[in-house]
Amino acid sequence: MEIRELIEHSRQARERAYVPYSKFAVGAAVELADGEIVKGCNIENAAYPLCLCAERTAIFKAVSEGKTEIKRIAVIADTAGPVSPCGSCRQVMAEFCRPDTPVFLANLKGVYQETSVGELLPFSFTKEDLQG
Ligand SMILES: O=c1ccn([C@H]2C[C@H](O)[C@@H](CO)O2)c(=O)[nH]1
Ligand SMILES: [Zn+2]
Repeated sequence: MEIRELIEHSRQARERAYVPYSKFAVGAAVELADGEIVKGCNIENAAYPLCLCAERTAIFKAVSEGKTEIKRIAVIADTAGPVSPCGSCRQVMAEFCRPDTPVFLANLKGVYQETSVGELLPFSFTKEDLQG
């Protein structure tokens, strides 16, 4: 799949964002190893700390359906430059992706930047650390 197509899926996912509080809509698209796309948007709550980011919505949707082979991720928002995922989403990406998993950070103007999960969260805490 073309990168632009994956980003377009994230743009479509963003349209479903539930953001009455921040008004900051974000979309994410996870491409699985078999080519399937799992989309996610951010979903807010009157109890603000419960707000869930688009990236985690998409990843949790995939994992909850047994789809754990994540190939690539795209994220989009109406930002000046490429959107930057929050720390919690970086940690969740580190749990379910490899350090070299590509992440495409985009905005609505057509600007995008390719990075990777390892680049977004170097020196991350992982399940290996739990082994002592
Ligand atoms: O990469 C990001 C950054 C922020 N948000 C959401 C969380 C909240 O709903 C709103 C404002 O922080 O944007 C995402 O979904 N992804
Ligand atoms: Zn986040």
